[in-house]
Amino acid sequence: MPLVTSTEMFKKVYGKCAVGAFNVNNMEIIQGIVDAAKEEQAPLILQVSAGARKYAKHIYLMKLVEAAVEDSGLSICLHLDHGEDFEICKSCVDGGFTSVMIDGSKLPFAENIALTKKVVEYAHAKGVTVEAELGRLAGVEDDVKVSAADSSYTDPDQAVEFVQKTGCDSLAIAIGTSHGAYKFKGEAKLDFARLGKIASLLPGYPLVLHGASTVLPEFVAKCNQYGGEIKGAQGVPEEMLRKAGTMGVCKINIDTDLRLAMTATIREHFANNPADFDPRQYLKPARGAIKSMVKHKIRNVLNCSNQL
Ligand SMILES: O=C(CO)COP(=O)(O)O
Ligand SMILES: O=C[C@H](O)COP(=O)(O)O
Ligand SMILES: [Zn+2]
Ligand SMILES: [Zn+2]
Repeated sequence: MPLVTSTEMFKKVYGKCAVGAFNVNNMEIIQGIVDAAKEEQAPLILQVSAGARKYAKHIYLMKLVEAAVEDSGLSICLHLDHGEDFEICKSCVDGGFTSVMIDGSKLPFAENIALTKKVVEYAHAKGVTVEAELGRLAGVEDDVKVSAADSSYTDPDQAVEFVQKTGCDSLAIAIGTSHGAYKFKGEAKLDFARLGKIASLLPGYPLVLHGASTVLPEFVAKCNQYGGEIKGAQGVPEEMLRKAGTMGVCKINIDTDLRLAMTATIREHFANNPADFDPRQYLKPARGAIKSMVKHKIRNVLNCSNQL
């Protein structure tokens, strides 16, 4: 079973539920996620950011994901998260990824279209799908910090024009989510009316939600209980993600919840086992925590169990 694109996954789930797109940086993270998806028989997207590629190297992540496909028998889509220019997208297309994101969201509209179109032409010629982004999320993306004032929600009419002119296969939209662990100051709010409008103007077209971690309170509490200092963290409530999955959002991006699950578990392990120094002693429970967290998401939030 080779790596697959996201096309069939999105067709299958459209309007019913969403596929989880999980950020991966090392073997334990990949194994935890893949074990969960296998037990749930769920479609799966593993995504690699530019930072992850720098940290672990393209070839290591690529081979680990190929190994996961072979070992699990699952269909997995390997996706570049937030490609910022043509070159990184080309390098991932040439290097065996089955999907890439070109994130031209900080560019003026016409330039975002031109860049996205160029990536679409290159990727489609090689059978690779392309996600693009229109509108700006607040929060932290790699080293780029977007303030709430500089963020702007996706304009529905522009979204239609953008998709028509670029031919991109899916579109990440800004409706109030943001990257990282600090998404809302007061009450969590997403602009569902805007999402509904975009989905009605682009019927059947896959939309993507970035910054969609719930920032699970149990992991934040555990980090803090065992020496962490994560104050005021807040994510997207699970019921909002469930709702988005029925409204045309086909891909829900999750990174922060993986980071928190892993860190909370390792902090707890060291607090309770201060003499341990074999990495397997703390990476094994960390991998297990990722697995059960991802199973919970697939089953109860993404609702995409048994959607292969
Ligand atoms: O959107 C993301 C990756 O592209 C991750 O979002 P979170 O920070 O909410 O996990
Ligand atoms: O959108 C950002 C993802 O959470 C990836 O984060 P990173 O760029 O630090 O790897
Ligand atoms: Zn972006
Ligand atoms: Zn993102």
